[in-house]
Amino acid sequence: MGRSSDDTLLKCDVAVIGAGTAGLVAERHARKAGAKTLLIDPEFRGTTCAAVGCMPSKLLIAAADAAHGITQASQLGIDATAQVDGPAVMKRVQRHRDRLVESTKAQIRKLPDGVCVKARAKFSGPNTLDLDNGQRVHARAVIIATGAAPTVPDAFSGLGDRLLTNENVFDLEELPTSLGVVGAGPVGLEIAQAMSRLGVDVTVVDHGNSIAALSDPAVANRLHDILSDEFPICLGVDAKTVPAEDKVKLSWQGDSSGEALVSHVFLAVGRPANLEDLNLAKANLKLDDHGTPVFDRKTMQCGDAPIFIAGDANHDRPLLHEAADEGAVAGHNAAKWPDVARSRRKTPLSIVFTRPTAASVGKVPFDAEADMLVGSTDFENQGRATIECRAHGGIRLYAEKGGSRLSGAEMCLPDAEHLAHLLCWAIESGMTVSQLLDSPFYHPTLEEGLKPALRDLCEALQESTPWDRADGHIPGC
Ligand SMILES: Cc1cc2nc3c(=O)[nH]c(=O)nc-3n(C[C@H](O)[C@H](O)[C@H](O)COP(=O)(O)OP(=O)(O)OC[C@H]3O[C@@H](n4cnc5c(N)ncnc54)[C@H](O)[C@@H]3O)c2cc1C
Ligand SMILES: NC(=O)c1ccc[n+]([C@@H]2O[C@H](COP(=O)([O-])OP(=O)(O)OC[C@H]3O[C@@H](n4cnc5c(N)ncnc54)[C@H](O)[C@@H]3O)[C@@H](O)[C@H]2O)c1
Repeated sequence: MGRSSDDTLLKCDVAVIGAGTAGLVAERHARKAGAKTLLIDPEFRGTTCAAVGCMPSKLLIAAADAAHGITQASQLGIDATAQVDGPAVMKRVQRHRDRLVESTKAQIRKLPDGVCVKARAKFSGPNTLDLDNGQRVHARAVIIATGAAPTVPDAFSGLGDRLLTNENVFDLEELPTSLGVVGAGPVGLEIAQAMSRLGVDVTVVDHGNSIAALSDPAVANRLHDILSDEFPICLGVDAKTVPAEDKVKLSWQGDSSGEALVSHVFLAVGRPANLEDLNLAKANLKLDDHGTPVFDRKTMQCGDAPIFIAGDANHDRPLLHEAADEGAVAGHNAAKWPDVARSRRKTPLSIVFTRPTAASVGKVPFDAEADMLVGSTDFENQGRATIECRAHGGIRLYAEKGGSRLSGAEMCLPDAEHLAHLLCWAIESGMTVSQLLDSPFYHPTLEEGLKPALRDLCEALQESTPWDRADGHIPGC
């Protein structure tokens, strides 16, 4: 690391702002490409994913799955009652979360001396940063990897510790008695269903008309119907919260109206990128309508500046695997700047861990029938799902008109994460719909449930199915 005669000035090849998943990967790749690096973060808290995101939410869902399994057991002739010990559930969430956070922090401690700088950074020029500890940084290239944070509109402030977001919900010592969830996106729905299955009285409200960030209304409506059997989800409504003694009154108006007295409100109305405090004006970058630097998705470079942006900070695909890949590309290219390389972006894949699980793969149209050819099937009678008392949901497959390859899929069905991966890999390898249909399917599996949708799409594409394969319902299945 270069230190100038001015002790407050740090010099490096690549300065990375933010030590989350994208930033940590970016720093590693920049160093691997030969750069002297600085990694700047005010907290080094061990990533959003481990501390307040993917992992603690899945820990809560794991407990909810266990409780739900017991309540469903009577359908299989097993007599059992679920006794949820809220404090024990939360202690387990926290124990495993803390272990994950600690292992990330241990990796950070192993970074070479002088790489980590504990401070908040903002631009003072395209190559210079001011840090809130009084130091300044001069870098050949800068990577913005500042992530995103939950927004709290004014209308919901003033609730004190009755207001929860993903930043504090996993720190609760006990489960709430009742929960109003504002926002039916991935964050809101995962928490809503987990809490509901753990015995919390949950009400969800959203001002939009879709849920779980699904694009195809047919899939979103299906998921809405299924989840509404477990807890109310009021869409197309404006929500208000007012403190009411030791509770909160949540009221909503619009496509429906109502109110609920809840012990806590969980706010999940979106996670804007952490860009506001970066003084981007000094970086001379072109910004889009949302104030995000315009960048190239294949190089992560912002215009032709020596500045790169990765992870939730660019709000493009705010998912963990994308943050990691974008970090790698940004790190490599920042080190090699101005000699930047173009990467191949992967097929989009997103999974929301509700039950049934929702997933989107590849190109998913907003208006399916108008834009693309569709093949669909539902899972209400799917063999394996029925055996296991979880026959819910359905799948829609998409192909370009005049094409033969699978382009995308959207679904809500049991364990959709696995089918979503298979379909994503099929799209990546350019498989046609009939090649997929002609692949082996074991019996009795959830994968078999895909066959009617593939057949349906083959018909829409006017592709004949192979003569030497069973052409539909297999007797006995
Ligand atoms: C509840 C929840 C559940 C999720 N579940 C999933 C899931 O199941 N699967 C999935 O793929 N994705 C999931 N996500 C999304 C996933 O967590 C994010 O996409 C990912 O963690 C983003 O990583 P990042 O590196 O961009 O940001 P972060 O990990 O948030 O890192 C950003 C860093 O920048 C630092 N920073 C901010 N401003 C400055 C500044 N001015 N100077 C210096 N440092 C700064 C912050 O301190 C932070 O350390 C979930 C998110 C949430 C909230
Ligand atoms: N399983 C996963 O992979 C997973 C899980 C959680 C989060 N994430 C990531 O985090 C990102 C953020 O998720 P999110 O759910 O916080 O945001 P989101 O933007 O996806 O959803 C926010 C929801 O809140 C609603 N909303 C906005 N303002 C509102 C208001 N004032 N009143 C009522 N409703 C309002 C919107 O209509 C929308 O449905 C996602 O895009 C996803 O990439 C992923």
